[in-house]
Amino acid sequence: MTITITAFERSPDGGQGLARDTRVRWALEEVGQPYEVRLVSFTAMKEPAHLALHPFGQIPTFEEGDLALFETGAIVFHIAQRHAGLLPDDANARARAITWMFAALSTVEPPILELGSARFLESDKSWSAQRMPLVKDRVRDRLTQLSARLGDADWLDGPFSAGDLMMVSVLLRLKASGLLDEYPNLSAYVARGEARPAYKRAFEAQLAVNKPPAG
Ligand SMILES: N[C@@H](CCC(=O)N[C@@H](CSCc1ccc([N+](=O)[O-])cc1)C(=O)NCC(=O)O)C(=O)O
Repeated sequence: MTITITAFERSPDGGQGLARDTRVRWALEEVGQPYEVRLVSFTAMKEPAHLALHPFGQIPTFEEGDLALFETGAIVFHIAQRHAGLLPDDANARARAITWMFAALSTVEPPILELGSARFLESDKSWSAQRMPLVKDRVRDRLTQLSARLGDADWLDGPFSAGDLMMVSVLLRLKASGLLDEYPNLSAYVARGEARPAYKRAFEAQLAVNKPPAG
């Protein structure tokens, strides 16, 4: 059955791959599943047809037959459950890989999202300069712990898994901040993720939609 995901008609990042459809594209490419993309405008995302798919009026969504999903973590987990290539067969290794998916979304990403909000939504506030160091240090706390756990390993727990796909995707949001450069092994980890052919195909596909018009 055809898989259809939704993505921004035009992502605010101009195709840097930071919008969350890139994570789903990447997962589908890793398991070799073809997919269609329905592009939605900011207006359409808040209209009944899309809200029926995504109660919060966001992207991405995932449709396959009469199944409709939202929430990137749930979509990637579903893809990894249904197709080989993103989660180990061994039950304990699989459970650990799923743990890293949750860790990426629930422990590492929140301070990174806070940094995004502080930088793009609060910079004009009188207290912004006072708050920024606190926000950055909360990101550094997690990066320090993650860096220590990763050490010089290629991936977080044995072979590449959906846990790494999610963690690399979360860390990619930090590239512009410079914070990742403070952790050479995490920078190298992210670069390994970006070097994967499946990631490159996912990135190029979303760039083709979003690349600013020439000239
Ligand atoms: N928890 C949900 C969050 C989904 C989400 O945040 N979707 C965003 C796009 S990805 C987040 C995002 C947006 C833009 C950039 N960017 O750099 O331009 C990066 C990431 C969205 O639809 N926003 C529109 C809205 O909420 O009205 C998930 O993981 O799927």
